[in-house]
Amino acid sequence: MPFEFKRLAIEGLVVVKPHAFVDERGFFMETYKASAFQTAGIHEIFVQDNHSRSRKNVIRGLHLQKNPYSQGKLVRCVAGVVWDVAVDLRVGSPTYKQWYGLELSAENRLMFFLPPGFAHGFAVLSDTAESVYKVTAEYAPESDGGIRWNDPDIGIKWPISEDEVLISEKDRGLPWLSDLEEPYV
Ligand SMILES: Cc1cn([C@H]2C[C@H](O)[C@@H](COP(=O)(O)OP(=O)(O)O[C@H]3O[C@@H](C)C(=O)[C@@H](O)[C@H]3O)O2)c(=O)[nH]c1=O
Repeated sequence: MPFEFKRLAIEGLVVVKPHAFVDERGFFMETYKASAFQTAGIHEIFVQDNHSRSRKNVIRGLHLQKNPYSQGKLVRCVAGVVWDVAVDLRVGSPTYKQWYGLELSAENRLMFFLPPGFAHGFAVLSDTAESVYKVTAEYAPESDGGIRWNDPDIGIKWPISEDEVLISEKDRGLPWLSDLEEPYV
């Protein structure tokens, strides 16, 4: 099997470990294969690929697009180390507001799948890091949204202290969950 799929307690979240063929040249691995993901119950179709580089202590997030442009994401880190997090914002979900975070790195080669309805973010733990991810809906700026990274209502335990965090102006101004007039998804 080219991939191991580990389903998490928050329904829909999956940690994917690709099989790397290592030899004296380096390694080769498949990072996505429709048939294997279908067999594992991940039926989403990916329509856009993204790549970002960030400095140490950057936090990007928490982001999600509103329905009907809500995005599932398959995230990995191809350089450095990030701590990646998904927050369940699916109204009516038994795990609503719960979050799960894990380290993704060029070393561990893990991938994190989050279905539509989750807010996503990550913190950069290495000097620089590059994240690459596939998404199931194209970028729709008018549907772009998010929640403040340190929303106490969610209570994410970020591995970076608050005074060191580098964050965009846009992300600093994202709303608190309790201020939303209507849910994103
Ligand atoms: C996300 C995105 C941004 N852009 C543009 C808009 C803007 O000018 C510039 C930077 O955008 P942002 O500041 O929103 O980039 P960034 O903060 O990296 O946004 C990303 O964060 C992570 C956590 C996610 O989960 C992604 O879905 C995405 O929201 O890139 C696109 O053209 N296409 C895209 O798909």
